[in-house]
Amino acid sequence: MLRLKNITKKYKDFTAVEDVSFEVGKGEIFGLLGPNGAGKSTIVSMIGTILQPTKGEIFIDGISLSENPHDCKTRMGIVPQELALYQSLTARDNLEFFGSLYGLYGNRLKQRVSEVLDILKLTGKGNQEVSEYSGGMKRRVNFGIALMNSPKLLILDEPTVGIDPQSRSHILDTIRRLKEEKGVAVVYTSHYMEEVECLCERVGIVDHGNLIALGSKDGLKQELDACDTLTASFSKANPDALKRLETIRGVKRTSVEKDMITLLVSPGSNVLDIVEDMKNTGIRLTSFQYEEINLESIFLQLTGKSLRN
Ligand SMILES: Nc1ncnc2c1ncn2[C@@H]1O[C@H](COP(=O)(O)OP(=O)(O)OP(=O)(O)O)[C@@H](O)[C@H]1O
Repeated sequence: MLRLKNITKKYKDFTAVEDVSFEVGKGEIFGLLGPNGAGKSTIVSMIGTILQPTKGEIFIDGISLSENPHDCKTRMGIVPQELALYQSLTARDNLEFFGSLYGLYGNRLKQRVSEVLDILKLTGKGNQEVSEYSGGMKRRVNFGIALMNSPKLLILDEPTVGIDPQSRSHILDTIRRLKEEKGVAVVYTSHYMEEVECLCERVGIVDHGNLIALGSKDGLKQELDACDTLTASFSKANPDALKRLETIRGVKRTSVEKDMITLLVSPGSNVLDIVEDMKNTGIRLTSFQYEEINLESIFLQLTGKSLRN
């Protein structure tokens, strides 16, 4: 549905995005992750035709964006990072106005406004001025505007920044529904690791304008040979038993300090089996904790810095 081919964006001598390529399939939710200034918004703006790439090509539904921007725009909806709404208009009027810019009119426009208000769960408040809305409700309308032309590709640039949990989970649920029911392809940029982890099938990690990793969370884990961590405290263990820990299936590295064992284990290992094997070696465990490797730690491993910095 979306293909970026060797995209570069330069501002004079500064390269904001360098040679970025990725694809997003129909019905796929793709996460674009990166710290501040990494180049995410620049990539999104190029897809949204707000910026022109210095080099490279973008295709939407197989159509070249540079050769046929109009056809591409009719297939996509963009939710910008900043609210792009008329505060003095009602939600209904905002949707109607932006819907008319997409070429909708008459009954079709009115019907789509009602459908979108329903999707946003704002039908009862549709006639209220946006200036009277909470931040979360404004974000929902901002999101709804991108749905007016029933897009096949939805681009969301940090759509949940600073909103209440209810509006956030509503937006995330709606994205999932659009994918499942309508096969919408989604590009989702965010700083919120947990959102990307639970929402996106594949991710691209951007740093200093470069795509430094691309793949599914599990794929990235394998590529990096990353491990999950099992920490256990024990009350009793003989030295032989501790040596035998490394022979347990799935365990890649072990370290023991005072009454604490740390095991690095292959992702997807059966934790309870490992704990059972530990007990069988004669170690008396008092507690254990398992932490799956997450995108935050993958990011840290790749860049040496935290995403939120
Ligand atoms: N008009 C411009 N002229 C020069 N440099 C720019 C311009 N717009 C953006 N940049 C630079 O390009 C880089 C990428 O910016 P971009 O906004 O794409 O980052 P981002 O990953 O979206 O960050 P954030 O998460 O903070 O929105 C930054 O270093 C930024 O300062």
